[in-house]
Amino acid sequence: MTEKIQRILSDSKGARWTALFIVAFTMMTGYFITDVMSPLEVLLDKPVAAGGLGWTSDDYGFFAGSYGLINVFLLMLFFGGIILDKMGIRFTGIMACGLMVIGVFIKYYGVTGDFGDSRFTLSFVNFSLPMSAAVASLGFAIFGVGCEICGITVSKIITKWFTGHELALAMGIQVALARLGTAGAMMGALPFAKAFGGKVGAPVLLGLVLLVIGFLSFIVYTVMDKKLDKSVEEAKGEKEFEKEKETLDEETDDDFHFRDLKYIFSNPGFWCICLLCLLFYSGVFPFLKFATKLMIANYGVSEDMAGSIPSLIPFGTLLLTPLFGSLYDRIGKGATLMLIGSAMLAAVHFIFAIHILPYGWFAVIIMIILGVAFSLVPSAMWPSVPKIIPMKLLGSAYAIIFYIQNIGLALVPMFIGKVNGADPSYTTSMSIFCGFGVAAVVISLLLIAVDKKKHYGLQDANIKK
Ligand SMILES: C[C@H](N)C(=O)N[C@@H](CCCCN)C(=O)O
Repeated sequence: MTEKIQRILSDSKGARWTALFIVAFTMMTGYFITDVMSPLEVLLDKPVAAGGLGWTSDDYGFFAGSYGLINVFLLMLFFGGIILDKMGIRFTGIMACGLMVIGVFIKYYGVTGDFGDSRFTLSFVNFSLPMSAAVASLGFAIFGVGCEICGITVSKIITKWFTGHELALAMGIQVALARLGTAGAMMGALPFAKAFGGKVGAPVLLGLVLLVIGFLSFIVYTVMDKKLDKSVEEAKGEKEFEKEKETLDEETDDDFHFRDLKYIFSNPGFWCICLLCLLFYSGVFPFLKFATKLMIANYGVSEDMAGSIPSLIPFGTLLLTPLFGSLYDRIGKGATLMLIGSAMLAAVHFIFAIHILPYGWFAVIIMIILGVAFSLVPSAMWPSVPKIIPMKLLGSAYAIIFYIQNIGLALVPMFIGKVNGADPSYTTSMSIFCGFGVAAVVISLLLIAVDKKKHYGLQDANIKK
């Protein structure tokens, strides 16, 4: 048995963890860019004459939501999943990294180019943006396609290497490293911009450089991926081994058929996870985009410190996501972890909405609780997908989940930007975020019931003893 187990590369602990850290680094650089502009709203809305870009909160909301625009309206994420299952990990990953780099390049041009007073206007829908916001949004939307496709590719990579091993821990560590990227952006972007004379372009350029390094590290990963496939092929030659590693063998890309997608679409557990993902993430990522200004407006935090408080959310998740992932691996109870996380999300936003204790220290406590919620749900949700969906459809399944999630990531910030313009007290926007939390609780309960009925094993441990 031991002899057989060592026949494929992913059975080597060193190899699979090396693969994980390489691709997690690529994702981390993507996450840095995703949030690098979040703490900069205070610079963006300054008039052009004062060194800002003259964006309104509505313009900023549009920009923040543009991340998901192409993914959602051009169905790019949906196609990305199919490309992943059809063309394989290496091709898709490189394509995704390339898109990210192109997108950030355009975004950088958007925030540094001299556009004067020119505006981008679509008069038939009464839509108008400063040209800088329009160009930056275009770049961010292209980047969003790359980043999301890279996300599903990395999920499939982790499943490929870690199935039957420490799957949830590995996914937890990947997410934790991604959060390090978010935290770095939230904490560092504003001071970095100020160090360069308040120039918004400086942290974006830093992100671009990091992203190129992330791209190079993905290219290094493709070498490992080739080696893993080769070792699987060699092992396949031995009959008795073939059966044992059935799950990994299914990864061969020729096995994907469009007709199999109906297996995904007719799966109730899958739909529960999709909805939960949409609701939960709509209550977190879009909130992060506005949290810095919320700290200044409602908790009296200074401009320089304001980005540090929301950055506690990703920082908190650094340790907790792998911890909860490892708990799920060993003890199970994945669906319960999701329920608890959703309930915490609802409670936190309720507290923000009712404005009690408007002090910085209290905001810190609430952010830490949100950080725990933001560890619980992802650490259990993502490793639960392979329990519901077979490996050969996993790329498409993650893509559909990300697709539905992107509807929230695109529309919620745009909507919240408008809401904050109309109600700067944040009561309305935080009540909306609280509503997402409550709905996530309902879906988590439904998921527990469906799991009981269909025996997906969401409450079971991942590590096979
Ligand atoms: C933004 C992206 N679509 C997303 O949801 N990312 C997740 C991590 C997904 C990892 C799946 N193995 C996140 O929590 O950041």
